[in-house]
Amino acid sequence: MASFNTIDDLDDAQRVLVRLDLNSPVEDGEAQDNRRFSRHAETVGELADEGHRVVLMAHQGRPGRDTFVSLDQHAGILGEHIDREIQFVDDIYGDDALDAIEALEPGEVLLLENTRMSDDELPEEAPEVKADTEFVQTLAPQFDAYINDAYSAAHRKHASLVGFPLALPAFAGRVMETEYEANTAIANREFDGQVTMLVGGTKATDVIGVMETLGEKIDTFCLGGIASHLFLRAAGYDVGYDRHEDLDLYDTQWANNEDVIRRLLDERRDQIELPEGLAYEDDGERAEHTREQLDAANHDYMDISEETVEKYDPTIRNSDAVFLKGALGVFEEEQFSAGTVGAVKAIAETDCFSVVGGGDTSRSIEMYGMDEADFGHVSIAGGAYIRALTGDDLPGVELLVDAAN
Ligand SMILES: Nc1ncnc2c1ncn2[C@@H]1O[C@H](COP(=O)(O)OP(=O)(O)O)[C@@H](O)[C@H]1O
Ligand SMILES: O=C(OP(=O)(O)O)[C@H](O)COP(=O)(O)O
Repeated sequence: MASFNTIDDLDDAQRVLVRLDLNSPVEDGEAQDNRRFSRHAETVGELADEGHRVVLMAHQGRPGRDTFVSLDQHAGILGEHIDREIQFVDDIYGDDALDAIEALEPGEVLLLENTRMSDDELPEEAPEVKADTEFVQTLAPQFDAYINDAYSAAHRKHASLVGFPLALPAFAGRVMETEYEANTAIANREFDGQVTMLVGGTKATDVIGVMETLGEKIDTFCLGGIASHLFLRAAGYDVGYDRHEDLDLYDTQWANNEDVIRRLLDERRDQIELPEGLAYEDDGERAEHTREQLDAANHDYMDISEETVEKYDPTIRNSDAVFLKGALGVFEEEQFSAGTVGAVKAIAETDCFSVVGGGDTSRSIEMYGMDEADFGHVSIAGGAYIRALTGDDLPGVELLVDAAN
């Protein structure tokens, strides 16, 4: 088990810069409460109770997406979880942010604006490059310590995650500690029988990128979400193409993953279950197409078909371990929830070890009245947890370990 310093190792009355992952679903412009807030509340509440001056950084969405919004609402939601006011400043490292940081009293908490609104945050670059940005160079001198609590973003080499550990003494928050321990223990565990992974969601690149490595430990991949559309495209079906100019869901991910998808279909075809058909909206009602009927130019496909749900069900129920990363459909809309809810219910009812991961996907448990206790581990991390399953290091974690040595 890697060792890093934690908030137990902090000196008294520090000025601390804390990276959280508050990346949340956004509906009609409103950030939705989810377990990322309740989990990070433990770290933030503890730091404030200890009398540190606490400044929080987090990201929301990706530039160009409708989830790319300000963090002003996040301050209120997090504040309710710790029953304490969280101040917000709509600035990251400009004068307004520096003034607000300077004015903080012991035990007070301030949230900075969405880190991805700074050009220095993205793209992914080496820690040394990120540490040299104006973002890190301006903020770091305002603090005594940097705390990374964002395990679920630790697979990204962004300035707020990999730049600050080179510029400040670096520590792990409570969520970082518990997620790291749980996910590393799971990655090291051997399972005797059938091991199944359900792969869905919108971030196909994160899941397809690790499928080749995971193919050694996973017996069957059941595909849904955007990844399944790209695999169906590779298999010659008419799906997996962008049809909205403003939403790049498919074509870039296709370009980045086509080779791996074709290789997986070639070399691991017997391990991969693809949808028999997909569901779309027709006059407000759910309608379905078989693979042969798919028609990408005229329809958005929002869920796997009922026949696919029935096909995946026995695979799940005959498993000794099941991993879910990414929803199999747009479960937030009831008419497209059959794929995700069918899979999650089958996991809950099966006597198997299970992990449900992802900030969005894990919400399906509460939304559809299931009990978290019926799952082995519900992770607030998606991409980071499946990367951890491969045994690869996460850059954000690696830097905490380096800092401790
Ligand atoms: N066919 C689809 N079309 C559009 N969105 C989809 C589709 N299938 C699943 N999704 C969406 O994927 C989201 C989860 O994606 P992702 O961010 O990759 O996973 P997580 O945040 O759980 O790690 C869900 O909110 C769901 O609405
Ligand atoms: O929500 C996240 O990851 P997840 O969707 O894999 O759980 C993290 O906040 C990372 O966000 P990103 O995938 O936009 O870099």
